Amino acid sequence: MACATSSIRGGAAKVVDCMSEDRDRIDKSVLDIQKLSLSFITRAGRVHALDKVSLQVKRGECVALIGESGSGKSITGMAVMRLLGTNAEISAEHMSLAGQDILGMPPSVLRHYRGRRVAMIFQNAKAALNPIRRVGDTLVDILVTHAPHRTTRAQARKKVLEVMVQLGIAHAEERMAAYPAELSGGMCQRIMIVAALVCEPELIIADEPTSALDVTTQVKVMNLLIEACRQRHLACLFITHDLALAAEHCDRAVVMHAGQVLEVGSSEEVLSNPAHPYTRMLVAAMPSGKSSHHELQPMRGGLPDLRRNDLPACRFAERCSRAEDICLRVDAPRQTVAPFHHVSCHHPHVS
Ligand SMILES: Nc1ncnc2c1ncn2[C@@H]1O[C@H](COP(=O)(O)OP(=O)(O)OP(=O)(O)O)[C@@H](O)[C@H]1O
Repeated sequence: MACATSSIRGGAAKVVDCMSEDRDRIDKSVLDIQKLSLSFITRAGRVHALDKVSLQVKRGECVALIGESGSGKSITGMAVMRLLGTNAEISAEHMSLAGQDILGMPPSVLRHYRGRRVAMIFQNAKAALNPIRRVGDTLVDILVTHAPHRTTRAQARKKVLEVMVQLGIAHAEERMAAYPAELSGGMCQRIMIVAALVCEPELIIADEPTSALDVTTQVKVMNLLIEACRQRHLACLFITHDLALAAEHCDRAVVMHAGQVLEVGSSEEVLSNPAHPYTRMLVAAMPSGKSSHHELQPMRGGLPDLRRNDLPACRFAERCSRAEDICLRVDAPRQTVAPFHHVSCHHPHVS
């Protein structure tokens, strides 16, 4: 069965009936994205930001979305949240949460979808929290607004405290009484994790949740987040440019470059046996595992200007030492290099 394309422009959603030819894939995935394309209409022209992005996240799985700055990781997360501005044009062959079409959701459904079913954790927690409200009140507001059943503020407060204790946050009552400015960046990020978990969502999208923290706090917050997702058997899409973090904490990795997905597989397999020339370049530029900085190889070239109307079929082709004419003209075929390890490339490295 062919799948019709759903599309929306800005805030107005057009509901399009979507059938999938792969029922099994949908049944198993909490998040299922097939061929998501996205462009922004700007004064400087159309920005072709995402090109046929496909990815899945299953229940209990943590998937890392990896790529250089500007590769389209955050906007993929924002598209799933339906949080893009009115200058965004989206189309997808299929985009669903637990089988429910995301692009077709009307505003009344979206209000509960965000927060209750999908929660997003951002990089700068301090900025995300209301500065003039005690963090406890903010957490209670979230639960009262999004809880599936009518919840009083007293009930919400009890639940928030429970989650804080489960997460091992010391002096929970005191933290709740504090204003964001009175807490450290690491504690604010822990509060954001509580905010994300308190409504028991099906999917968490964490966008560089630890990159604003010092290294020691980074490890603690990361462990807390991953452990909380694992215990609750939640699906987690973890957006990062840090390959080492992805390798350590995530089950699978999805490598993006200039709005295209180039490689997908278990984190271990993708990072230890990268098949796409771009992934190899990322791994070679990664500091961990190198005994001296001389072993580090700088990234060659930069991302193409996404406003170009003549973008090559493979957007990495102009930086790639293996590229041939076909890479510029013909979409790269998706090839399986090992079980559950796929690469979109005309000339992958296969051992
Ligand atoms: N509202 C917008 N209007 C126009 N272009 C946009 C808009 N939002 C994002 N873009 C462009 O989309 C591309 C992808 O951006 P995105 O923020 O998703 O990258 P990223 O991989 O998350 O990078 P980083 O790691 O720096 O956050 C970039 O070229 C960006 O300039």
